[in-house]
Amino acid sequence: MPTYAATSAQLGIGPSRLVPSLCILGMLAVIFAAMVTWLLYLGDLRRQEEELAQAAIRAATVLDHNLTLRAHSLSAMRLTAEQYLDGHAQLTVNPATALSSTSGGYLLAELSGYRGEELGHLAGRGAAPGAQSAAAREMAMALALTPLFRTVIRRDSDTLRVSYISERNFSYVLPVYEARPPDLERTRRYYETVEASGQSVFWTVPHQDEDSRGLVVGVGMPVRDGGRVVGAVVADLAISRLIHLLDDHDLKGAKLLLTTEDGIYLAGDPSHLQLLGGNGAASRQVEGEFLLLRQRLDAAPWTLQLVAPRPQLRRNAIRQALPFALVTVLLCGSVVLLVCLAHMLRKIATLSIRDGLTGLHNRRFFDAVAAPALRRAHRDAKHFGLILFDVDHFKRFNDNHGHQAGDTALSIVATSVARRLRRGADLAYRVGGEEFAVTCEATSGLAIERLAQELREAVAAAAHVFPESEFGHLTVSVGVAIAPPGEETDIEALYRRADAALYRAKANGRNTIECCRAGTAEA
Ligand SMILES: Nc1nc2c(ncn2[C@@H]2O[C@H](COP(=O)(O)OP(=O)(O)OP(=O)(O)O)[C@@H](O)[C@H]2O)c(=O)[nH]1
Repeated sequence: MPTYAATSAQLGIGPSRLVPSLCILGMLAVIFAAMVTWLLYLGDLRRQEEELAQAAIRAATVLDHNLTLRAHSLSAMRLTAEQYLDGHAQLTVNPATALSSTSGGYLLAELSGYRGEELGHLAGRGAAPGAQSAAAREMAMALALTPLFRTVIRRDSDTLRVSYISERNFSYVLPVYEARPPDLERTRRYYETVEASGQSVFWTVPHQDEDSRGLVVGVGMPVRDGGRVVGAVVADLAISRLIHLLDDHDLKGAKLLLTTEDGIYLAGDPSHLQLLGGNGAASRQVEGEFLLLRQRLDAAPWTLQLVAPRPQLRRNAIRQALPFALVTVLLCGSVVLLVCLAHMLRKIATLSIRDGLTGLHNRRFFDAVAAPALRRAHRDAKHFGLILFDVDHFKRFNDNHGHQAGDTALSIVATSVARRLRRGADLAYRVGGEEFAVTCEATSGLAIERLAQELREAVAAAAHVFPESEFGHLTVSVGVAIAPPGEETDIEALYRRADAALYRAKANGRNTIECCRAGTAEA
């Protein structure tokens, strides 16, 4: 037995499949947004790492450049010193004549022709050298370096002091800001470094400055006299000041550290000292929650290390990816909403032309399409039929079986009628409570009458039990009005004729059809 649901499905207005479709669409959109966001996030992490690596290279280049300038200054001093030593430059003073004895050594006293504060600190151990000695000649050479020493100190704020240290147990230091004489022990150590390195530029092990200006490293260059190393010019650099050269570099929140090649701390943010490795080569590695980038310097045996907190990088990446994720979600949400809206509009449009109980077209749709359909049939020289049918004794059916059963009966009538209509131009409507209509076109009036008869029989064949009816089952009475080609009539007149025919069918005993042909008087 067909039911209302079967009829609705047949007519294409069954229960909506939209909700699961929208859920799947929404899920796909969320998965898509999540995947793209994840890819963007990973891409941005990678980009940040690359930028940090580039920043490390740039910072190392800046330091290298500055340290190379220091080495050039040393070269100028060394050349000047060697010119004096090999006699190409004139010695103008003899400092040995102005040495005053101290315990275990000597100091440079006031030297005529020089104002004391312009001179450096000349001091040595052992007996003061004689005025004509090789040591006095070397001391004079050291004094001759004073203008160069002063230039370097004034130019490079990270250069704390410049000195000449000699194999002959003396040193000459500028500027003279220390109350004490030069540390001859350190002088000795410097000199040993020179001898040990045998290179043109040497770097000392970092040490604490006596005046607490932080870690100091000495960069020096040996001075030769006739090919033999006799001493070295040395500049003491305050490493913490050196690293300030990098202050304006955009390091994206990463901390900068300067270490020796062995990973010994020199300068920079000391909060992550435990991460420092000894590998001096350029490298990139992850240490727990930190990304560590190492870049070896060319000009000094040091390594620049960049320590970037990975949570910070992740936060940056999320900040980059989030707007896209939001836009994607918004776009996907908008698409889902639009689909939803389109479906609802379609449904509203369907509801506005369909009868909610039977799924047939409603009276409004009949009023909209019946007249144009009649005109079209007239134009195409076809017969146009309007078939009205009304359920017999329906009040009795309702009274005996209840309103709900009455509704089911109406659905059965609608299903029977809809199934019988096969041509697209033939349309069925529920035009009143228990009244139905069919509009159709045919090449003859007889074909329309036959269709009306078949519709009546289709309802009867459904044999929906109705004991109180004289037929024992549900039946309909049918009134037919036919407008043959060429007849000028309108839909209202045709309706009245069909209605009159239906009235006659009722009067003739029901479960029958009556036809009102063209020109027949209206009842
Ligand atoms: N269950 C149900 N009943 C309806 C609906 N629309 C109209 N009816 C009922 O249909 C009945 C029509 O009764 P009548 O117009 O007196 O006609 P009838 O009882 O069918 O008698 P005849 O048409 O002369 O055979 C009324 O009782 C209406 O309440 C509906 O949508 N559902």
